[in-house]
Amino acid sequence: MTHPLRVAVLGATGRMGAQTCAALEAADGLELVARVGRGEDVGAAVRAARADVAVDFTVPAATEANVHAVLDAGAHAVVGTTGWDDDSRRRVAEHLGRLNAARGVAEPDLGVLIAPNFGLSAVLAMTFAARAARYFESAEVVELHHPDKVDAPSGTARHTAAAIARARAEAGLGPMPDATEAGIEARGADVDGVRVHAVRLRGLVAHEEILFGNVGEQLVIRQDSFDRVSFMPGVLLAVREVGSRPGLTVGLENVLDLS
Ligand SMILES: NC(=O)C1=CN([C@@H]2O[C@H](COP(=O)(O)OP(=O)(O)OC[C@H]3O[C@@H](n4cnc5c(N)ncnc54)[C@H](O)[C@@H]3O)[C@@H](O)[C@H]2O)C=CC1
Ligand SMILES: O=C(O)C1=N[C@H](C(=O)O)C[C@H](O)C1
Repeated sequence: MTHPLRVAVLGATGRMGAQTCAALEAADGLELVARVGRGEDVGAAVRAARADVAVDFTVPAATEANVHAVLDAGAHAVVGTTGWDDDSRRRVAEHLGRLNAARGVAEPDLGVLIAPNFGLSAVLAMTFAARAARYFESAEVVELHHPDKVDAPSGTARHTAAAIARARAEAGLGPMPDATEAGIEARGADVDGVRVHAVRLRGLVAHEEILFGNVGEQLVIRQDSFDRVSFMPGVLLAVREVGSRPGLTVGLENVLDLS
């Protein structure tokens, strides 16, 4: 009989952390062994709980340090928190490289899976947008969230825009048409040359629209997470998979074989 995977949750009293704890408690083959909150020593908590995997749903300012502490404690990390950039991802990849090179043959290599969004509808929307991007002159992203969200634009919108920009560059497309001369601040954030607009509205949870335009036509891809329960199948999949994916994986699309 295989033992259940031992899982710690960082940010356990937050909106996503609490939902994740509930999902883990209801899941087969997974055991919630630590609820870690703000101000606690993450490494010590993960070690004390003998966690195999730690899930991070904290805040952008804390998430990178948490992941380094989890790795030093010998556990895999699944990360949903936003705020990651090329530099922080590179530092985690280097840390993983050093640790995995030093691990014994009997120990599985450590993995970190960072997913800007665990919702299936969001992962599919991002994937479809990346596929569509090369065929359109114009593309813009609108993300819409609850007003308690601390960062903008959302991690999902950044990931989406970056993928659109990559696809456009690979297809040899130049900058998008935009004649704006005055009021550029009303055109949203510029993420790799793609405009991203952030709406904050009471009643919303997490939503994204990707707009594509050509002369005489438009394509709109939209996804809606109406409830945080929608993120849980993706979180549980990531927890189960991260141990068999050594090194750094960014995006649940890689686990779902959509990339
Ligand atoms: N990848 C995904 O599918 C999703 C990602 N998110 C992201 O997850 C993060 C958390 O979102 P929410 O749960 O809505 O926020 P929240 O504000 O409800 O929860 C954050 C929790 O982290 C705790 N915390 C802060 N610093 C900490 C530290 N150093 N160690 C441990 N705990 C700490 C806070 O006390 C709080 O309980 C955000 O970055 C959000 O954008 C949210 C929803 C889905
Ligand atoms: O803060 C949220 O709520 C969400 N954060 C993530 C993001 O910034 O993309 C994922 C989802 O949009 C919900």
